[in-house]
Amino acid sequence: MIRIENAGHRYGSQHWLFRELSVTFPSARIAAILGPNGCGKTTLLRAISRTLTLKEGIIDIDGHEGFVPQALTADQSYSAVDMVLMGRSRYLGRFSSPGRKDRERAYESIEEVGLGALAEQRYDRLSGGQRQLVLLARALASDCKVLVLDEPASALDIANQGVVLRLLLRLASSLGLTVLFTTHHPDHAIGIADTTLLMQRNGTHVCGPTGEVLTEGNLARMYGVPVRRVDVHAGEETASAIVPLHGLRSKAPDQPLVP
Ligand SMILES: Nc1ncnc2c1ncn2[C@@H]1O[C@H](COP(=O)(O)OP(=O)(O)OP(=O)(O)O)[C@@H](O)[C@H]1O
Repeated sequence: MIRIENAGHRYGSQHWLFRELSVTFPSARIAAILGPNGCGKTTLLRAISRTLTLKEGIIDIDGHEGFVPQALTADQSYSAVDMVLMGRSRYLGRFSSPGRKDRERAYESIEEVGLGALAEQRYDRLSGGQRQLVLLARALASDCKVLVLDEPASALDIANQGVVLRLLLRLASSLGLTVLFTTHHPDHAIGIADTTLLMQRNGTHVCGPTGEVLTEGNLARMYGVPVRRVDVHAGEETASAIVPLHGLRSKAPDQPLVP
């Protein structure tokens, strides 16, 4: 569970990015955060992962948290699996090195994200998407209870986007992890998130069940671009896509978001 109460933040004396933000993301469920560039999504995640102190409010998390940043540079001596092993650091004593169990867990995690064959490659020579998967494996290796990911699919091709979305689903439903991710892909939130938080550039927000929050109207108002939701049925299942009508742009009305 992640409980955010009356959260507010601004950098220095700049405008408040968000204020009076109170939401609870329940345990063993998936939640998504969407919002335009610069509205404060990463700032909120940094507060949740304790790398930033909010100007206002409190954040409570039940259980050890794993944070997956969008990108991370590393010393050229590190291999992919060395990076994943860093996820085990909380299990090591101050002067001890990773043991057999830590290594096994690191290799298992890198296999889970489909990169087993690249485990010994230099991390700084991997592609942007491959590094993103390594950072996810690093969080998995930490055996966290709460997994927080900043745009985990931003550098991934559509096949690997599917790998990550299915993995997140499995982590929540089979292992009971609480998963929270930011995304610019409304389809990803519709596909796997139980709850969605929409953050606006003017500091307001809406949070609720994904199907009720990610409506064509809310998305059009939030981005200022008309959109259509297209549902594709395949047997028992439905895949949804949000199609922005860029070519047919008409200024969307500036109305408050409603769930
Ligand atoms: N350390 C900082 N000092 C000053 N301003 C900052 C700092 N970090 C972020 N900002 C500003 O705060 C705003 C929100 O940034 P943030 O990275 O949280 O947005 P975001 O919603 O994650 O954006 P994006 O979708 O583009 O990743 C931006 O205008 C950014 O320039």
